[in-house]
Amino acid sequence: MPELALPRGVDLVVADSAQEVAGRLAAAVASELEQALAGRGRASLAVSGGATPRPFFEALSRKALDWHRVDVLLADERWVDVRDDASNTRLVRAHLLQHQAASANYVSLKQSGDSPEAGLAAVEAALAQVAWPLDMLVLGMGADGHTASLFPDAPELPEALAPGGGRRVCAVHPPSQRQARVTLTLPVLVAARSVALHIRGEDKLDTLRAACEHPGDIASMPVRAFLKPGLRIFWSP
Ligand SMILES: O=C1O[C@H](COP(=O)(O)O)[C@@H](O)[C@H](O)[C@H]1O
Repeated sequence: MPELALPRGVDLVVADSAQEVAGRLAAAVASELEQALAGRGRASLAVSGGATPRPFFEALSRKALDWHRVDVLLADERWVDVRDDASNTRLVRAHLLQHQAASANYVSLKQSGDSPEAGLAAVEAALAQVAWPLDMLVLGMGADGHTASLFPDAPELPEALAPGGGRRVCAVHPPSQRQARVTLTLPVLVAARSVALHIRGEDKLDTLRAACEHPGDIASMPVRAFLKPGLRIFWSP
């Protein structure tokens, strides 16, 4: 078990392999979605992109659920063509929206427009069909402590973190990143009924340790906003 001083009420699930942790996360997510479907007849799931989630998507896609009643969306997206290798939509379509999950209602954060600002109204409109608040949110985390596309160096970060703005998405242009992005805003993300953080590797544990050290400074490491009771962290080496 890695040495980590996590805040009270935050659970850490550790497995020996990425495959095993993916299976455990998929089981936890399927259970949350099942409960939501039983409770309100629809369910909503926001997932993250990047390199980590692929085996989790594969495992979740085989879970028997009433997927046609599940809204699936991303917590953040790069403003690139959906055929581009960097597209999170491409990743979700290839690895999650298949097998049992092929009938899920995918709501894309990438709409037409040359920039995220140009497409933002269309993204907000698409998001109106999602069953809010999110039933399940699966976040990733970067080495800089970003989660979703809440990047510490994004000039638009204050806007994306602001409580009570009523906006679900925000366009961001972090200088550290090659592509402009759209991200769900912090108020929408923290309102999720259940939140998991899926991370892999020793470097991510170091980032998590740094995040736990000064929990109040969210702008420096936005992942800190989620280090609170109820969070489940899924980690493998
Ligand atoms: O750019 C992104 O990075 C983070 C972490 O990605 P990983 O490749 O280190 O797993 C991800 O959570 C976020 O959704 C994505 O857009």
